[in-house]
Amino acid sequence: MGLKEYWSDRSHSQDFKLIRIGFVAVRFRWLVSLLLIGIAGWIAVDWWVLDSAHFHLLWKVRLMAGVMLTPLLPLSYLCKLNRRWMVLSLFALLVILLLFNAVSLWSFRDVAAMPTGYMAFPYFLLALLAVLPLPIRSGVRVAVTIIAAVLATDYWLDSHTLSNGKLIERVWLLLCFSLAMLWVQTGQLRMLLDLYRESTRDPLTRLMNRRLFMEQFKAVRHNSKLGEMCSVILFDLDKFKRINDEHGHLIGDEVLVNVSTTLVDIFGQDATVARYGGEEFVVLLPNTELEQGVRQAETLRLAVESQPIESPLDESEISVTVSAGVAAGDNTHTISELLQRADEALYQAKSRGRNCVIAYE
Ligand SMILES: Nc1nc2c(ncn2[C@@H]2O[C@H](COP(=O)(O)OP(=O)(O)OP(=O)(O)O)[C@@H](O)[C@H]2O)c(=O)[nH]1
Repeated sequence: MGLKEYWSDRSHSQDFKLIRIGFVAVRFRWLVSLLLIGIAGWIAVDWWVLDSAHFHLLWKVRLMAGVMLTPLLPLSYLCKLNRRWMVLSLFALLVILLLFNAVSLWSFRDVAAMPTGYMAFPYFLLALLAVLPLPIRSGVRVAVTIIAAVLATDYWLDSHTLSNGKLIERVWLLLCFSLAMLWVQTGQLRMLLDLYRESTRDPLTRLMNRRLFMEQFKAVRHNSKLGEMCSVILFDLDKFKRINDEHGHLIGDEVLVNVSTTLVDIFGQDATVARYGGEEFVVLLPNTELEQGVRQAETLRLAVESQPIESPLDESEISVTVSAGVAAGDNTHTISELLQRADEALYQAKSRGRNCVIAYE
């Protein structure tokens, strides 16, 4: 995946997208709450440092900003459901804060030295937005919006005569803060991706774990057309306890890793293949009829059988075999129903002597 997963969310799985949006929504809510407190609390500072004319104008501007920001709090609960709501809320936040910035700077147009707090507001905004784990592309869009709005405000307030020196200084500082924001945002995204992988991947085989498998199964079900069949295959290693007992758990682990590699080789990198339990694996085949599912299971069974593991102790070959149960169904069957059927077929495969594939009919 590499840089692609940091650049945009297109390469992220649906499950991760939802988790990230949920995380962004919580941080967004905190951000809006802090801004509301900060914008209101600053009235006390203004009362202390500003003259009465500026104070009377600015507390009303602050009140307006507060009133406009408040609906973003309930909106943040909708954000976690949908990416569009998230983008809309972020855009609304930027518009309100950049308007607040423009109006407050405009109120000081007749003053020689602008108060530092107001001058620093765009940089403060860039620093605050660093708490959101946004992909680089979204972060760049946020930074460009802020830089463009700040420069437009400067141009407007300087009677369209923004001097080169002032412009370069402003752009330089905004770029530095934007880069810092992007750096922190990417770090947050990376941390989230790492945590997600740790919580959804099996540490031994690196296949997806049961939790993620169930999520993927739900998503496949959700996206499948009416009447479209999907197949589920449950694989279980035969007499695996004996391999552990005779050759040790480390060899047992090696066998599990080998079988998982064969699974990925046969079903492909993007297939929904998971470690379902100790020595049990599961494969979901969307848009696949039962016969085709059985053929694929048979391919895996033969591949595992033909690849014995070499024992490091006496270089003897440890033969490994799997049994499989296959079930197929359309949207009228629940996920647990399909898994239950595959499990029953697997049970039959075990009772019929193992190293075979049985379909649930
Ligand atoms: N090495 C190793 N063994 C594991 C792991 N997870 C589960 N096991 C072992 O897998 C074995 C499963 O044994 P059983 O459920 O009796 O099944 P089996 O011996 O494969 O027999 P059948 O399934 O009936 O063919 C147990 O001995 C577990 O300790 C693991 O991560 N590594």
